[in-house]
Amino acid sequence: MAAGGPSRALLTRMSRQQVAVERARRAFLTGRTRPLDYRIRQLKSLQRCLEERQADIVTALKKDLHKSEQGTALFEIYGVQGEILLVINKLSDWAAPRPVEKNLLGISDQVYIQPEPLGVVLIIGAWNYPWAVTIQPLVGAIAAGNAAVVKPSEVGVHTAKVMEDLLPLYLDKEMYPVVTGGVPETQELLKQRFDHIFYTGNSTVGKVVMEAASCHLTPVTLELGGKSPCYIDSSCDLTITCRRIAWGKFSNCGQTCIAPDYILCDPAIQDRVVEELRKAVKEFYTDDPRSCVDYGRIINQRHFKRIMAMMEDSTLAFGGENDESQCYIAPTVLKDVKPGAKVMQEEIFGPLLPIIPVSSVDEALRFINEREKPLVLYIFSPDPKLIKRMVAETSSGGVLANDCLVHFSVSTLPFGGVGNSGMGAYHGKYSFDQLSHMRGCLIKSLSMEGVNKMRYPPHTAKKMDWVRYFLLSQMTVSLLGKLVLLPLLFLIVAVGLQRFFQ
Ligand SMILES: NC(=O)c1ccc[n+]([C@@H]2O[C@H](COP(=O)([O-])OP(=O)(O)OC[C@H]3O[C@@H](n4cnc5c(N)ncnc54)[C@H](O)[C@@H]3O)[C@@H](O)[C@H]2O)c1
Ligand SMILES: CCCCCCCCCC=O
Repeated sequence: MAAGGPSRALLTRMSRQQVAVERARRAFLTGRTRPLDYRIRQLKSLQRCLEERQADIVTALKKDLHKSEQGTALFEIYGVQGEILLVINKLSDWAAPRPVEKNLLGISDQVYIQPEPLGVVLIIGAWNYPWAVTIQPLVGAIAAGNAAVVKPSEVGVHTAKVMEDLLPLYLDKEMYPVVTGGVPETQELLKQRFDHIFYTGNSTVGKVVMEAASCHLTPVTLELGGKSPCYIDSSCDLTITCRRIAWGKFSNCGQTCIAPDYILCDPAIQDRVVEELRKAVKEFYTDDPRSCVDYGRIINQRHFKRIMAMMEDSTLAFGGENDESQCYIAPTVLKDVKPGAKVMQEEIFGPLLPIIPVSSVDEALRFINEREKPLVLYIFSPDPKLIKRMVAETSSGGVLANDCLVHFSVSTLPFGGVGNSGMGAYHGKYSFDQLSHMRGCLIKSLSMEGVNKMRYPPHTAKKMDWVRYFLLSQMTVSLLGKLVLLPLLFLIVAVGLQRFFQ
């Protein structure tokens, strides 16, 4: 390879994916992402893209998923815009050196963490909320000063095209190329060397991504899915509870990573839960969800067939109407569902809501803990003690009590999974940190050599006593700093040590 990058001849023999990654790396190596001004300019331009081209974004999502203009704004655009505004306000704080506590030995040192860009990040997005799960990570990558190759999901055909067309018009196109395509193209991308891979999608492909990343020892963030349980305590106000659950489940036709996958409740309240869910569905989507502008469609016929097959061995409480030609499945509730039923074997990712009767909180806890760790645990209860107990006795990516989905919009909370639901987290400052290297920096002066002598051979007993005292002392300088005597103490220690080891 010639200095300054590959020759024109070599570039013509490289795949489209290789070229994009190579160009992004060369752009990164120019160092132009280092100044914060550059990052802010890119983010402001991305913000303009979202404002000026909202109609294109809405039209594509209408075609892909039958999303309404308001649904697109509420679930996708406002969230990304909010993240951009947050970064613009906070970037100088986040990117600044972060001083850390020092021990007595480091009293005159500078000790801090300097966040630095990782390099070239690959962002592989999913189709269900394509702007939230592809562009929101991009905001983090830009903020942290990385180059990023953006791979939108090919499953959301129209949105992938809009991203491919629009992003280069607003962003530095060498630094942030969009590479479209399906599985072969993604696999070709995964052969390239990246400094981080940020993948959103299902857990099976998550393993493929992690395996590919291991070839280059590339760190990964995996934003996956799974079956998120929703426990309803019998003492809940069921009207409010079921309205919130119906919103969380049937928004985007159930194709939401954090949708409540199934309900666990006492058999005694099951019929009332069904009735309240039915009322909420009617309130949101009318008697005829098919003609309601706010009710979505299944992304494609493959997923339509997959979801329809899940209903087969369970009892329908209501819903179930469908139309394959339109990829339409009505909001559907299944009752008295057995743990062995088809709908309980994998993440539903569609508008089916099974109810599994459990006779106690203990049984609910056992049910949850016997399965993979979910992306979110939903608990509906007016009892704070019960909520705390369930939080303490389970594990999940996140917990949301008495509501659905909204934790996604709280930028001060890390969003991500654990175990089978993923690794790593993002949103707000967590995105910046996730896509930065936290470089530990210790800057010493060349003076005070007397102090250092205690660690140099010969290791006399006296020196070792001092070393042990300093290394095992838990006293930190920030704690000492609160003492008025700090300067005096510093002087005594420094002079004493200098003398002692001369
Ligand atoms: N945790 C989150 O933030 C989050 C958000 C959205 C979706 N999800 C999860 O994503 C899943 C739905 O998305 P999906 O997986 O159907 O999306 P998808 O089919 O769009 O796949 C995601 C990406 O992986 C790529 N891909 C697919 N198969 C591949 C293969 N064999 N090798 C390499 N790359 C491949 C695709 O090109 C795409 O860009 C659900 O499980 C959902 O819970 C998670
Ligand atoms: C106002 C609530 C916003 C919720 C957005 C949900 C996005 C989920 C992404 C995963 O599928």
